[in-house]
Amino acid sequence: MTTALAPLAEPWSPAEFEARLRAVGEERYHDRHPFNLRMHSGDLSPEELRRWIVNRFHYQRHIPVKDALITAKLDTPALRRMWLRRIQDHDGQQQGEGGIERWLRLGEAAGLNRETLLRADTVLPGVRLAVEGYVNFCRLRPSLEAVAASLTELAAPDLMRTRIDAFERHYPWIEPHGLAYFRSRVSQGRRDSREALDLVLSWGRTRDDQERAVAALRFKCDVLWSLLDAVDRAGHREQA
Ligand SMILES: O=C(O)c1cc(C(=O)O)c2c(n1)C(=O)C(=O)c1cc(C(=O)O)[nH]c1-2
Repeated sequence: MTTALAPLAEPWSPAEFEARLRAVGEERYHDRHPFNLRMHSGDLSPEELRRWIVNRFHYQRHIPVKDALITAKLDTPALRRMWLRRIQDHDGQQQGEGGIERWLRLGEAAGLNRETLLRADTVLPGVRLAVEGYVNFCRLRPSLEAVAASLTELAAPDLMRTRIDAFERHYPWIEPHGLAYFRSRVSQGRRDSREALDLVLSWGRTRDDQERAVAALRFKCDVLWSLLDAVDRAGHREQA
């Protein structure tokens, strides 16, 4: 007896593939999370905002680690150069520069000292798991999926602008120079997501590849959502 194999699904056109990737961000990006909505409407207490800064720093400091894991999977000098620039954006060319340093200054502008952020002993368990999930995903999955996971950044520049406005309007106790991190990410995020989108569109040729790329992006949205769930819930626990 012969078993009929299901016919392979046709690949989506590049335009449809791109539309499906963008739709994931529109439906599931963390800008819709209740904690982010409260942040934008000015409802967070200083304590809640500081808790977010400390926990979100844990994500931040692992971004160059996952980018190093991705770089190791890329097989041409041009691709590695492109991805290495992301590590340099975060780690800087020398001490005192780069995105991680700017995030530490955001913490200081909000009244936290940098040792508290660097010690990481108040990072919530759910945040540790979410961040480790993302780093391990990039360690273990092929480059197509690891790069596709970074495409949450398609939506990040708009979120940065909303966040800058919200901080200026509602949280004037945070010194304005602390917002430099978000300002730098508007153009970096736009460039990074454009480059990553071009790679994913050119690598994702079969329907199977395309579906795995979309699933990777959904997973990444879940990582960011879980991180905020943990930060949000820590407040309920304190009130209980
Ligand atoms: O604060 C945010 O809402 C936010 C979100 C994201 C994101 O969408 O993954 C990133 C960043 N910030 C960010 O600052 C950043 O450097 C970054 C790198 C990446 C990535 O997956 O490669 N996402 C993000």
